[in-house]
This record gives sequence, C-alpha cells and structure tokens, in this order.
Amino acid sequence: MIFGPGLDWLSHTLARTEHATSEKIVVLDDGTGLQLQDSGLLYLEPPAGRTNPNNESLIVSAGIHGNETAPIEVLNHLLNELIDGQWQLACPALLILGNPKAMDAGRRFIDVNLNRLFGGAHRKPEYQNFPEAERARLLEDACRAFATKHSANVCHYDLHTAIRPSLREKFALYPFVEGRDVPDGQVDFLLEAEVETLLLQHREGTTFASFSSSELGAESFTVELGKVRPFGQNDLSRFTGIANALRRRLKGEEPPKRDKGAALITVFEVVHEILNTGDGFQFHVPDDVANFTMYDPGTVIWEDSNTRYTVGDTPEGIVFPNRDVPVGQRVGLMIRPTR
Ligand SMILES: O=C(O)CCC(=O)N[C@@H](CCC(=O)O)C(=O)O
Ligand SMILES: [Zn+2]
Repeated sequence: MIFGPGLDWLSHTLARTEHATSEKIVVLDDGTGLQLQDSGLLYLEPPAGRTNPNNESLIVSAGIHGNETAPIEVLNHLLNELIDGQWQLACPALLILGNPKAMDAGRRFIDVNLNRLFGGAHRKPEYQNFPEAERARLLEDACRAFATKHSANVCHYDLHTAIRPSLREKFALYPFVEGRDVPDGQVDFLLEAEVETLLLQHREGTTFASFSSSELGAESFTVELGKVRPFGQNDLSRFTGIANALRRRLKGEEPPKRDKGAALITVFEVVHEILNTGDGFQFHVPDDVANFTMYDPGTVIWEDSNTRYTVGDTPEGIVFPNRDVPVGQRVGLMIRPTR
C-alpha cells in the first residue's frame, strides 16, 4: 500500500502536511508506477509500451486553496479508482494537492495566498519564511521536471471552487499569453466537463495556471467548479462532469462526439483587474454579490483618492469580489461578453 494501512492519498496528505524529501515508489499490478514525490505531490507513469493515444501529459491540481475541498475529493476518488484497478492510465500525470497545511486547517491559506506566488513571485523578500512561498517553489520545480520529461502536449487543469455564489456555476479562466487563442479541443474538453463559461485573462498573472502556461508552454486553465464547502459537505453529484472528463483523458480515450444542439461555450474577456490600492480604497460592490452580476454603464465600482473606476459603454460583470485582501492584491475582476 503506497500511503500506509487504511490511508488513501487525501488522508495521508492531511496526516503528513510537512515537506518530505523521501520518494516512495509503488508499481500497480498492471505496471503503472506511482511515485509520491512529496506531501500531496504524486507522479503517475503508465507502464512502458502502453500507448498514449492522445499523446499528452496532464497536470491536475486541486487544493491550491485549502478550503476548496470538492475538487480535492474528486481527484482523490479518481486516484482510488485507478489504484483499485477500475481503469488503466494511458498518459503520464502529475496530481497535486496544492496546500496540505491549509487543507488540514480548513483555510484558504495559512500566511499568504499560494495562488499569487507563482511565476517566481515566491522569491519576493516579503514572502520569505512563509510556508506558501516554499510550497510554490516546490510545485514549480515539480511541474518543470514533469514538463521537461514529457515535453509534448502538457495540459494543466487547476481546480478550484469559488467563495461567492455564482450566476454561472462552473467557469474556467484562460491565462494570458501573447498571441495565443484557446484551442477548439480545449473548449470541447471544458464543455465535456460541464464548464460552459470561459474568461480570457487580459494580462499575465502569478497564478499556478499562469505559471504553467507562460513558463512551461502548457495549455492551462483555472477551473471553478462550484462553491467552497468543508470536507464531507460537498454534493459530489455536481462534479461528475469534471470527474468523467478527467478520467476519460487519463485513460487516453477519444473525446465524446458532440451533438449538433449541444451547449456552446460563453466567452467573456477580463477588462479590468481591481486591486486594493490601499489608503482610501473604497469598493462599492456589496459583500454578498454573486459572480457574474452585471453592472450598467456608468456604475462606479471602486475609487480611491486618485482614481475612480466606472463601467464603460457596455455592461460589465464582477467576478471574485473580495474586499478582504492585502494592499496590492486582487479585489475582483471586471468582465465583458466577447460574443
Ligand atoms: O471566489 C473567489 O473569490 C476566489 C476563487 C479562486 O480561488 N479563484 C482563483 C482564480 C485564479 C485565476 O485568476 O485564474 C484565485 O483567486 O486564485
Ligand atoms: Zn481557489
């Protein structure tokens, strides 16, 4: 047993949240290799000679925010099925439970938001000595090593749930990389996962998905799958879309044929990132507003002593409103439909 008697990956991760250098390797009956590289960091390798029909390598992460538990449970279930022999792995995969200490504490983060520390931001002097800075470095190194070993077609899905209710329950964010467009195959995958809304970021960020896009050349998405709830309180029937779509990819099966009348994806572009500018910053969006609430042209969204942001000529929506962030960090995104 790779994780110890009676322990699955999630229980093992919650029981051992500390950085651990020892690497444990187990080979399943069918020859699939499992290498526990660190707490919450698991590398999966199909047996030599097995074909990888989609010629791809997958990084799937959850728990970058420790209280976003449903995607963690989904990933853990998929792994339990694999270990149980219910299906066979076709492609190399790196499975990540992002912030074990915060998961154990039931918190978004311990000292600082891990999903603002990627792309080297963890090296900033103000973040040193925080466990999240060390974790960001470790995850970057692990992903870099994975992408170097499996250079073709690396995809990364970073799974989250949102703090606020959402008028569009499931949505994905596509990190900004100059000159690229979302491939049709990725749109089909999102729809297969029942994610019917896509947000195009307007500039490079310091999220995990932004790092894997920009530095590893991966097709990456942050995927929001529902609402934050504690472990054991998730209705996992609302997450079957992503579970089925990921399992299908890990098995190397072809995508399902899309019906003519099937839903299309709705695309928004980010037009403005609201930052907490510090002294005098006032955010005029109420605390309990749902993601994708739309505001009419001319509505004042935020202001400080120098600047006032008002909605432009066409309606704009708010996503991730959260006034409770440190100065310099994101308070929300303003978005606009693209078509
Ligand atoms: O609901 C919220 O306010 C936050 C949910 C969440 O964690 N979202 C990610 C999005 C990352 C991105 O912009 O791609 C985050 O804020 O880190
Ligand atoms: Zn999150």
